[in-house]
Amino acid sequence: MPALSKALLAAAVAPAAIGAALPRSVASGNVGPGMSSIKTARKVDSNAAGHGARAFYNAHLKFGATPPDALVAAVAKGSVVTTPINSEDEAYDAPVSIGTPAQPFNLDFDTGSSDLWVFSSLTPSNERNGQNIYTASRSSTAKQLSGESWKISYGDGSSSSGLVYSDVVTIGGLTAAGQAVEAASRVSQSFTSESATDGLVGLAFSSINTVSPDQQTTFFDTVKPSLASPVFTADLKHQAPGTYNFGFIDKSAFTGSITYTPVDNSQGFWGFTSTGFQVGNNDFQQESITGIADTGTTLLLLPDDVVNAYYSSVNNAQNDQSAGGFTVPCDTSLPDFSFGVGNNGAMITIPGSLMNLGPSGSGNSCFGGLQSSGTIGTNIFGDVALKAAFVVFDSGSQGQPQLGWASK
Ligand SMILES: O=C(c1ccc(-c2ccco2)nc1O)N(Cc1ccccn1)C1CC1
Repeated sequence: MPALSKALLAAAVAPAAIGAALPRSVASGNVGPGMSSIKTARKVDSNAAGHGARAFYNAHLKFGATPPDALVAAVAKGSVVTTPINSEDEAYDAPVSIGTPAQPFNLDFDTGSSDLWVFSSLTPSNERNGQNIYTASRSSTAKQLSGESWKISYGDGSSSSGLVYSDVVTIGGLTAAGQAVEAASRVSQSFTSESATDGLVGLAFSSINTVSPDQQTTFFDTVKPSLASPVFTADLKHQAPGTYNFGFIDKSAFTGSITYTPVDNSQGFWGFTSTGFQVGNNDFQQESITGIADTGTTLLLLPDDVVNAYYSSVNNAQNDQSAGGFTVPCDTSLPDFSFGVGNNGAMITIPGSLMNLGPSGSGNSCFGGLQSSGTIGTNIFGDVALKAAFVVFDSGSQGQPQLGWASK
């Protein structure tokens, strides 16, 4: 047997044995004097199915072999379209199915938080506004996690809380069995009024999931062992459908190369340090700007010196407290804004047209997409920045989590 296929076979056999979902085995029977029974139950990890296939797939790559089509198909990948909820690209929703039979939802994928929560039959009717609701009793695969609850407060002052179930969650053809589904028994006004959004899919690190007393994993962490590669990508667009992919990098979705930069996940976020910024075609300003990649925040929130440098180049821009921040005349063509990523001089450039978020609600001015991160405690590269890039959220195919940035 040629060495290559032997190596592949070895690679295939081992993980399949390790990863196979062993039957629940629980020691039982009478316990005599001096005897003790130890209950051993290996959790049936229905997401384990992919372990062996992924190891076999990677073994092919490792030895430079082309994985057979059947094997490529066996390693999990997912792809889902995400769409702006309004004309200001305020947030982006994507379709998610939960339960058996499937209950459909439009959820906001949020790399700035780590709870998958949905409006539910527990949400008081006066806190609902047409949202789809999750009804666990109508799902044959729903199991309440007894004694567990969740409660989250977001930086914009919004909040929600409730009870916890495990159920089947499918996103873009990728199924997470036994995913923690957080059913809202209350939501704050801003969630009630956003009728297009039925809840959130948290894609930050599971270390900040709020379920108590037993913290739960994000959808990404649940399916990660079965993915061809432990990554997901965000490709958000201005007033057009974009894509979240899980388990693979679509090389047709970006131009040039992907520049990777290390992630600091000590706070549970996709934290990184940008190398500086550039207003229009002015000189690049070297300045370490530490922040997070947050698909759940609309704006680009950066330090005051950066914000002032940008708007001082815009005639009649003003910091209008009645509008809640910097505004520009709506008919002004705005300069591009670029930020540096990685240590090879790479930059992501946000076209000036995307730096205008439309009428500010005060006079005939328009609200700027770049605002001060002020007292937040972190800089936030939200949708205004992310929609100018193809972003790889890599949880550590190289051990260390990293962010990949490419233009498109
Ligand atoms: O909204 C949040 C946010 C998300 C999740 C959590 C959290 C606490 C516990 C688990 O998750 N806490 C937040 O605050 N932003 C964005 C933001 C926007 C505006 C002002 C402050 N911040 C977090 C990612 C930075």
